[in-house]
Amino acid sequence: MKAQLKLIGAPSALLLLEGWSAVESRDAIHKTYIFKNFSEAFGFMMRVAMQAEKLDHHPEWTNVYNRVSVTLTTHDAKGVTERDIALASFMDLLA
Ligand SMILES: C[C@H](O)[C@H](O)[C@H]1CNC2=NC(N)=NC(=O)C2=N1
Repeated sequence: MKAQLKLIGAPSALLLLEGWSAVESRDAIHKTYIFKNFSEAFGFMMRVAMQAEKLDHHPEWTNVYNRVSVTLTTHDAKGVTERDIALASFMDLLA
């Protein structure tokens, strides 16, 4: 297993992040971002999508108008890893 794929788990990850919460049904973290309007929300998603491709790490997310709801977990590790923290930090910087 690659070092970067070491399981960290939601409780430890949440100590490093602001505004995220644990998903109840599995080892994953969740956050809802609210923007001024759809353009701001979708612009955020486009920039995150480019970074997700770069990291080869992809969010589970939905968008309704100005709201972007994100769940992060590492499917290959069946839980929260450093990759999720990296992507969450990137999103928090942009938002
Ligand atoms: C084959 C490909 O690299 C893998 O499926 C990547 C793609 N994006 C991914 N995204 C997430 N969130 N978890 C993964 O385990 C994952 N694996």
